Amino acid sequence: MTSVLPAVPTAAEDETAVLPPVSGGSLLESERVAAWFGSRKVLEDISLRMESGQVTALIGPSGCGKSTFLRILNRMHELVPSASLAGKVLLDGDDIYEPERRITDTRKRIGMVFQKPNPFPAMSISENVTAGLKLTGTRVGGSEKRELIEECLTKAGLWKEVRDRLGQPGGALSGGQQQRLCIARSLAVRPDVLLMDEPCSALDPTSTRRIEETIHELRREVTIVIVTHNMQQAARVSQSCAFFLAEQGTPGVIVEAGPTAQIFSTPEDPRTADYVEGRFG
Ligand SMILES: Nc1ncnc2c1ncn2[C@@H]1O[C@H](COP(=O)(O)OP(=O)(O)OP(=O)(O)O)[C@@H](O)[C@H]1O
Repeated sequence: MTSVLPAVPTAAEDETAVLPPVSGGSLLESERVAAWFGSRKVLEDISLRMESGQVTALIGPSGCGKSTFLRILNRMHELVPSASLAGKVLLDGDDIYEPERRITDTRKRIGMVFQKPNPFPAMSISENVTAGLKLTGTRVGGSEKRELIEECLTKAGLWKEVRDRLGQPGGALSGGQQQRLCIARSLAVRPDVLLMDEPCSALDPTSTRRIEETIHELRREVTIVIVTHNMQQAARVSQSCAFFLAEQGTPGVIVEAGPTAQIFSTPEDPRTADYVEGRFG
């Protein structure tokens, strides 16, 4: 079978040619994860390794449980009153659902960027970057704070655009800039993993490209898991891919997971081929 996206080099292909090896981030693993809303089971038997230094893309049709799985990975699923789950989520081998683990510790290590950019609109750009520190109880002094703000905005690919107006409100930035500000805010607590739920779906193509470049750089220090409906984006930014599917009212399962190049060019399951070639979903 030939690739559906011959014109788009995958990140995995780019990588070997241009960039040195990477080692950042932590290993995140799910083991036999299942999830329910009330009595309705929406995920079944989800086992997936999300390697450090890599971007893992979660792909699949609407409603197959990708966002639910992502929210399980940083303990947000349990915020829904009717929600329950089974299985394990291991961060460098430790179960994030162990009773003695504090949720705030987990959220500090596993950050999340949402579909719609959600900066604090009235807070300044600087305050937005450091907002997460207060929530996690991290104290940072004056000059250290300024360095952290510059570092995080640089990593998020926004520093050059905002360095002369750090006191202006975050809400005054463009949508793409706001999303990069949210990425900077996530980075300020120095997470090991960054979860991204369709981070570009509200953005124009130029802003989308800019975020993709940022993702490409960031994976050198954080493990990234991204939900995307955009197959070209999955091919561009990820090194690994997991294809989720919920068939005819059954819970979502992973049909196939593996290196992105393989999922797009030589998938093992015909349903994966049908999906990545745009025949359904
Ligand atoms: N808060 C909730 N309460 C009840 N059911 C929910 C809730 N959130 C999601 N679901 C259901 O769980 C299933 C999985 O939803 P989820 O949003 O995880 O899928 P998805 O693959 O991310 O979809 P999309 O690509 O459209 O965002 C769906 O059937 C959905 O209706």
